[in-house]
Amino acid sequence: MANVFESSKSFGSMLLEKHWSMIDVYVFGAILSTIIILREAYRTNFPKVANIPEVPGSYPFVGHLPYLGGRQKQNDATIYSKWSRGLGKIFQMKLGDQRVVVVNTWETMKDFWITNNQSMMDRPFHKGFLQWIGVDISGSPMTPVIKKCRAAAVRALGKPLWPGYYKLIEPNSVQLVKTLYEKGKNGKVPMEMYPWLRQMMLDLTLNLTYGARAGDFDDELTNNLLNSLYAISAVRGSTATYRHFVPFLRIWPRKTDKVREAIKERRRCIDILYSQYLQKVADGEAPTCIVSSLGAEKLTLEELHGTCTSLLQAAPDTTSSGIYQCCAWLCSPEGQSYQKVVLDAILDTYNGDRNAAWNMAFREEKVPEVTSLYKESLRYFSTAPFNNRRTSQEIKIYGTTIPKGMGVTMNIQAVNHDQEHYGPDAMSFIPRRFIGDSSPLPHLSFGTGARICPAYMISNRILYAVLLRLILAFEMKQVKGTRLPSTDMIDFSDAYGLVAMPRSYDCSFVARDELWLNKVCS
Ligand code: HEM
Repeated sequence: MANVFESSKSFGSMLLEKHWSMIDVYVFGAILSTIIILREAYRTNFPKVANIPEVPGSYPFVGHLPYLGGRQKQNDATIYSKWSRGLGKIFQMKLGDQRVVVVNTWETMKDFWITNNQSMMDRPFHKGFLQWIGVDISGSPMTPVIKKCRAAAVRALGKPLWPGYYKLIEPNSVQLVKTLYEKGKNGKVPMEMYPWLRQMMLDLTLNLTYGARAGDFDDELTNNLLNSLYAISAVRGSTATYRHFVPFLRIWPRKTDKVREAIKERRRCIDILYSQYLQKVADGEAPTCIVSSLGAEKLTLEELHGTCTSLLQAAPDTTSSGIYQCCAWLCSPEGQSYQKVVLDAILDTYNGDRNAAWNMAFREEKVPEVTSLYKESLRYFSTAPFNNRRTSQEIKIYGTTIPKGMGVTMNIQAVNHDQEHYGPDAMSFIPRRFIGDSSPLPHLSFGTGARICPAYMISNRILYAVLLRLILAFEMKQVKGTRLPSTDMIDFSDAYGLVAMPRSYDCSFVARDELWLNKVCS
């Protein structure tokens, strides 16, 4: 410090020795500050990439952020699609000081995410966020720690362990059906299903992470945990917060920061869950869950909590939103008639044996009409509308070079609706679209490549099973005079982050056969 002070002092005296007046010093200071401010206003972490058009209308300091983050009441993917209509399949933009390339078609997605998979392993680093959140698989570059945690998550979600989860997910889905039937008074009271779906997914994930079961914790803990997860999801990976992209805004620390409070609250809830787990072990129980695999996975306690919280963070809203939007379409006038088609297909597959179909829902995926329905729903309603990555190696492509460390975003919503790939009916909901199509990449809603969603297989199976059970159990109908479902392929959400949370709607759940339903739910 002394040296800096002394050198600035000698610089000042040097100016005075040269007979600079105070005015000269002020003018010099003003010019210097202007240069620094102008440099900061237009600086980006990488220079403009040749041969890729840049979105016009960038603002000093913030770049294109004012158009994004829900500030125009549209999600970023929708804005990217508008820009892409003028600029082509791929363009570049500025998010504060970060330069990011956006790909908007199936072909460009393939060129980056598949051909250059090995160079697309990292995720953008959200300054002013990641240092608070700790180990976070979804939001971090592929460091050795994240690689280990991701591998542990993939194993925990892998098919060999599913039988262990049936005992939990099966009764939870029964509880869901029972609640819709009882609270909805057999269709007389149109019901909002989302909170019950979310509860079901939270229970499953709490069990597979901390071995927790419903009844281990009270409603307050559940609500606090869910609210903190939601507050974190709303900003993680989104362009809503200027501070994450504009360095000079981070000079001033914030007095109150809702996300940091949510991170603290999430940690408090996790500590309670972990101490409950330790108590069970002390009492001689041996819960099968990720936490008990600490030794086998060679994770530190911090890495273990990071793995568990990453799963807890991602699970409740993603799968619930997928099921919820599919039911939005099913209970609309167009979908109502298709429910009968799927019901007949289920009964045909199980030779008319409803019990067999119900009992096997989670254990096998045998009815192509249900498989095609959930795939089309994930494609059409892209509940994860965009996907952020960062290059882990330089990529030479389209006659230019994307440097290592640059952000690359996939406009999942646009790729999922690409007419060149899906044909002229890409913008229509075609529930039979994937019958007979066993492509490993039916859509991009789980991403693809090295950072593909580690839960994509189990999520598909949960979607399949819950939809099959709902269709066996109920006729689902929208009801005039209540909140109707939003079935537009783009405009179905008022949340503009990484997960497009569907708008609430009410649905009437009328039992197809009350006697049978009471029996399977008893
Ligand atoms: C329908 C349900 C779901 C959808 C649409 C979905 C979508 C996605 C997408 C788009 C990504 C980014 C993939 C990429 O970069 O290529 C992702 C990553 C991730 N998902 Fe999911 N997800 C779902 C369910 C779940 C569930 C149930 C869990 C946890 C049990 C989960 C855990 C994760 C994690 C930990 C990552 C980060 C992976 C990484 O960065 O390496 N997801 N998901």
